[in-house]
Amino acid sequence: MRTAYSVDTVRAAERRLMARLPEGALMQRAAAGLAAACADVLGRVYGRRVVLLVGSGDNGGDALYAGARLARRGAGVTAVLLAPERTHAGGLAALLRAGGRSVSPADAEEVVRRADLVLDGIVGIGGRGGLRPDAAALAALVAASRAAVVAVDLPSGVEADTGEVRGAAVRADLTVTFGTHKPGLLIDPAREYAGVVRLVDIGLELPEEAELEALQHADAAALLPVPGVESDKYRRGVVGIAAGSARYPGAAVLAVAGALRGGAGAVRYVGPAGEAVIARFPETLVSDQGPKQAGRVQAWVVGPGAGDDAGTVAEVLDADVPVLVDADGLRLAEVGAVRARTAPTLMTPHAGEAAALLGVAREEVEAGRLAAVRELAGRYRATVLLKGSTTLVADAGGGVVRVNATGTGWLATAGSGDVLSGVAGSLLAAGLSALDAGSVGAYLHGLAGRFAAEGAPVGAHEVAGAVGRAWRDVVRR
Ligand SMILES: NC(=O)C1=CN([C@@H]2O[C@H](COP(=O)(O)OP(=O)(O)OC[C@H]3O[C@@H](n4cnc5c(N)ncnc54)[C@H](O)[C@@H]3O)[C@@H](O)[C@H]2O)[C@@H](O)CC1
Ligand SMILES: [K+]
Repeated sequence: MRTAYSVDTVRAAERRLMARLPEGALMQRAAAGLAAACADVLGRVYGRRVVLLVGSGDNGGDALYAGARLARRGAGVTAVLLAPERTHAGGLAALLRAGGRSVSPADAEEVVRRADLVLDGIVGIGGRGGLRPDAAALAALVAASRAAVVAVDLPSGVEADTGEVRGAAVRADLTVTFGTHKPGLLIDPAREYAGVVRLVDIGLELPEEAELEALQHADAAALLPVPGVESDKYRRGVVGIAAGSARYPGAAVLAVAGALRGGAGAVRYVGPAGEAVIARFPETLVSDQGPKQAGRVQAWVVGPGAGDDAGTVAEVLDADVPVLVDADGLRLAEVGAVRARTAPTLMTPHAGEAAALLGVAREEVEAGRLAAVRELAGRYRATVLLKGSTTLVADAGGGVVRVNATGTGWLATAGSGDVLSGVAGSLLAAGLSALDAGSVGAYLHGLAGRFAAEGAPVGAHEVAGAVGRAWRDVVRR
């Protein structure tokens, strides 16, 4: 599991550790890891031109000590001091002793233009709000330079706890972060600014529960339902798909396509697209009755292509089994009906749908994804999966939020969400919690998208077809 902790938690862990260590030991650990990462980027250190952008806090201190290490190995190191009188004194002295030099921001343009590597030590976890104008001007110079850019702890200008980016921020090729990932490094838009993220262990002892966690292959493999010798199709779980309409039969077919690959033992379909479903997937149990008459299921998926069929949505929400609500179903679901449910509910909006539910602009959701997913989960008292380049899954009661980054931009294609609803609904029927079903579903779906696309446009039915390959990839490694 990859985990991320908030700034408050990191600071508390740092305080506990610093109390036991000699003064400055933590910063030396950070600087050593940072210098090693920079040396890897440079390939050869001797004779290379390194520029440090140094703010007035400890983030600048890290940059200065790392710069001193690179200077001792023969790099030409120049520090641009944003606030000379408030620069980390020990770090600056170390750099000067090692043969480095410092300049004022007025000279920044000239030195950045000639740099092979720029270290962004403007601001780290102490940053508040968008970059101040003098710092923003440095970020603009970095954007115009051809140098490799390494961010210290975080790209300056991104919000560590939320992944928001308010105004100018440094775009890095590599971010070297200390002790733990910060939430912003895993959530867009900030994640995009971070480039590749390298974690340097500085010995922090962190609490059991993180703010954010990202499944890795082994975590997903441990959660995937595997049939035992005693299993039959009913014990593996039956997932009901109440989707599609005369106008949108394809949504039903795609949701069923996902559900057949998501681990349930059988897929039951109710709705007006039965013929289309059975023609494509003869193994589906098709019913022309409403959800209540359709026979027992262990979980429902409702909403993909539902059009205006509020009655079916209400009927499904009334069922005493886990329910996944997607697409049109999100609009049609009464808040009160969702809140009143006792079995788990998993809602799966994309940013536009989430914005409509929250009554805000889509941009607001995209800029503050973590806040949006938590807010929705609280309002509906449901688990919410907010789709996007970094998909977030949050439970209503607070607690850890899951983030998934297996996806690819090629998944932004019509019908892709219908497939995800089928996969995740199937996992719900197989007995996973809403948080697990949502995050494992997103994990498989993202991976399937990559496999199906292989760098080219892809149709949603092909993504469904690649879920099996994603599953095998997850369990084999
Ligand atoms: N505390 C520790 O034990 C360790 C801290 N480390 C480093 O220390 C950093 C945190 O240091 P600090 O707490 O001094 O904070 P920072 O250095 O991250 O930032 C604080 C400084 O940035 C300025 N600033 C804040 N918001 C700004 C904005 N929007 N625009 C421009 N300037 C802004 C403030 O005036 C302040 O001087 C970490 O990110 C990490 O790089 C590492 O050395 C590891 C150990
Ligand atoms: K930084």
